[in-house]
Parts: sequence; C-alpha cells; structure tokens
Amino acid sequence: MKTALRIENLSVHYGKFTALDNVSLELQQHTTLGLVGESGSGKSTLARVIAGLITPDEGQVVLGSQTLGKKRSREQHKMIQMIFQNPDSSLNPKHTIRQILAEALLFHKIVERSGVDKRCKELLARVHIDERSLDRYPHEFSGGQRQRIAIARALSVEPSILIADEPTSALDVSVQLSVLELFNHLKSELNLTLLFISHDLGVINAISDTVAVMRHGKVLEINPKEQFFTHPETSYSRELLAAVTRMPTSNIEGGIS
Ligand SMILES: Nc1ncnc2c1ncn2[C@@H]1O[C@H](COP(=O)(O)OP(=O)(O)OP(=O)(O)O)[C@@H](O)[C@H]1O
Repeated sequence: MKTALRIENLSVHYGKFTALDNVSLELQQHTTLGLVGESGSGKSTLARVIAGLITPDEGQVVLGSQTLGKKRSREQHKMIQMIFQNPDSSLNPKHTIRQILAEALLFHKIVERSGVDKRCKELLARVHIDERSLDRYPHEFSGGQRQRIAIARALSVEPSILIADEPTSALDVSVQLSVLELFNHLKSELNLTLLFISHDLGVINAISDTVAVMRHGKVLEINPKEQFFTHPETSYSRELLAAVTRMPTSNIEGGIS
C-alpha cells in the first residue's frame, strides 16, 4: 500500500495551550482513516492543519512526495478538500447550486466555461441529487441534501484526499446512514483517500479501514479497525469502547453487525 499523506511531528499551540502535541501519522492511499477522541482532543485542529487552514507551529505535512509549505499552491490546495459538520460553511446562501459548483470548477480550471453545465450535472448525479436542482439555493434543500451538495463541491476540484470533520453529526440517524454509504461508495468509485473524524464509534466502525485515537493533542493508538474494536491497545481506547452502550445497526458494507 502506498502512503498518500504523511504528517510529521505536528504541534499547534493556542497561546499557552497545546492543541496538537508532536503528532505523526500516515494516510494510506485509497483507505479511510477514522479519527476518534473526546471533545477538545485536537481532531479538528489536526484536520485544519492538513487542509492548510491552520499553519502548525512545528512539523510538516507531506503529500505524496511534496512537503507542503506555509503557502500552498493552488494545485496543492485543490488536492486536499474538507467537508465540515455544518454544510452551510461551504455553501454560499446567495448562490445557486450551479454558481457554487461553477465557481470551484472555473477557479481550479477543471473545465472550460462551456463544459461547466455538463460537469455540474455529473457532480449532482454522483451525490444522488436531481440535476434539475441546479438553479435552486442551498436553503431549499434538507440538511442531508446540503451535505451531499457540499460533498459535490469538494469533489468538483478532483481532490485525492477528502477530510470529513463530523460530517454526519448534525443529521438524523437515517440520513446519517445514507451519507456514510455515499462516502463509502465515492471512496471506491473515485479511489479517494479519506480522513473521517467522528466521536461516534458506530460511525467510525461503518466507515474506517484504520482507526486513530486522539487524546490531549496526541495520537495514542493507530491500528486496523478490526484490531481497534476487538483488541484495543490502550486503556483509554478500552474506556472509549466500554462507554458505548448502544451502537446503531447498519447494513453498510464493513459496517456494524
Ligand atoms: N482558535 C483557537 N483558539 C484557542 N483555542 C482553540 C482554538 N481552536 C481550538 N482550540 C482549543 O484546542 C483544543 C482542541 O480543539 P479541537 O477543535 O481541535 O478539538 P476536537 O477534538 O476537534 O473537539 P470537538 O470534538 O469538540 O470538535 C480545544 O481545547 C479547543 O478549545
């Protein structure tokens, strides 16, 4: 298996508080790394550093064979896309879905202007939204549909790595499952590498190949999913698993039984 992304000795301090403490890990190509940990453990900070939204105080992010500097090129930005808990943070409410997708497609020169419409329709089809919705505005969709549109927007620039930070936490359980199925499907269809953050171990089980556990800004454990769920390495992981009193059932491939 090839390494898609490597992070080396990352530290981030907010004043005197250390949010990331010398974190190193690797994302293997075409796999999903599920990142778990209690609130405040540094998961979002790590995601934001990888996406280039925060500059770390120490350490580096290496994409393939390129070390990403403080100022990323447009091409480097495009390769790592992020999806947030609240899809509205990436969907301009004043723009139609067509405008939202077209802006990304043209900015990153993915298609010529004449090819925008066709590509917008393909992107919507990919996330199972009716192509006739292109002239509607974000508020005209449900939360689950808005998250699908945010995923289409992220995919529009053809990234190799997708970071999803609690993308299903704000959704109803039934909608959560369909969005998770979509991520699993897109991963295999588009050969994506995923970093998927969730505090929900049921979700992590349904989506991950590998699980990493964070606490107090450090990665405590990183292991194949099966090993994490059956033979967790640290007492903290055992506590996390013991704290789960109810796991949702799923029919997602590789999901919860
Ligand atoms: N801009 C900031 N300024 C100061 N402190 C911050 C800032 N952003 C995050 N923190 C602190 O850093 C720590 C890690 O935050 P982070 O959002 O990375 O954790 P998390 O594991 O994603 O938590 P959650 O699951 O609640 O989203 C928290 O204690 C948070 O309060």
